[in-house]
Amino acid sequence: MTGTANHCSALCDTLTSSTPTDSYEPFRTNESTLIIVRHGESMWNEKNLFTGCVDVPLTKKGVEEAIEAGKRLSTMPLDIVYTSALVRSQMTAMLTLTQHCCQKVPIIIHKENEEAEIWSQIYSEDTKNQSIPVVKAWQLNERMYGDLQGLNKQETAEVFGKEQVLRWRRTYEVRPPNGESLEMCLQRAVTYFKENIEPQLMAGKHVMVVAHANSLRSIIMYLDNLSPQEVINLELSTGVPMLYIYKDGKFIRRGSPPGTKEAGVYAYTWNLALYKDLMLQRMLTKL
Ligand SMILES: O=C(O)[C@H](O)COP(=O)(O)O
Repeated sequence: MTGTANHCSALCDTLTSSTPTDSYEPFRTNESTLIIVRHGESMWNEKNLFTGCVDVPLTKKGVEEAIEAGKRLSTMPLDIVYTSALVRSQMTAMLTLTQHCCQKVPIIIHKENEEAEIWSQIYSEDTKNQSIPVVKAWQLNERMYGDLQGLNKQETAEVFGKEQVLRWRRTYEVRPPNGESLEMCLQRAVTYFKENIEPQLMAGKHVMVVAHANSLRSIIMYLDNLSPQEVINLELSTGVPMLYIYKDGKFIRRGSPPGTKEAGVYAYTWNLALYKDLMLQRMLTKL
């Protein structure tokens, strides 16, 4: 590992480790970061097909989007990652983490059954400390689009009418034929978030959630306290990270970290700005 990577890794460890002795005390506040990312473009996004819970991979563009997202997030503190059970979100998470300054190894946690858990054990504390756990959760899957899955969205609008398709795609309570409404998706996704992810943030852990357009729309409804009317207009781009700060039990939306090629408007908190500057300084002095 090069000098810079060593430094970065050590710095990142102290910032995201739970040891009270880490020497970057300013960062150990009651402030946790929550990063939310919709997966990069999938092969059915490219074909404009209703995807839902059909398990399709990223396109080449989706891979590039995931890597660009990683560059935007490379100096953000990170302790644990959550994805859905679908490969497009897992591919996005793994590719994003290839760009992280800590260069820790993302490891997908297997607890499907007792044997899977035993067979995937790591028997080195040092190696464990050099990894970031990635938790798969089907509850974060895309909303199930029922009889629309595999149909072309444009053709479906020509058959059923634009308004009807918009109601299926964007309203809170309307179900697509034999599919999930956003409300039904919210029930599973937000329940999982509250029971599994929010406790991590409360414990001071920095979390990234990589999921899907509608499962994330439902989570953002919760984070931003949006009404069923307001959520209609909520659209998420593929591969663009959004940052929230979790502090005193509240979520504060902070915008999207700027891309490597754009200034962008991004309201770093004082701690995050310090963290970023310090990591960049250390990296530059070691080049
Ligand atoms: O499942 C899909 O088709 C997309 O991921 C999201 O589709 P939507 O933007 O039509 O809800």
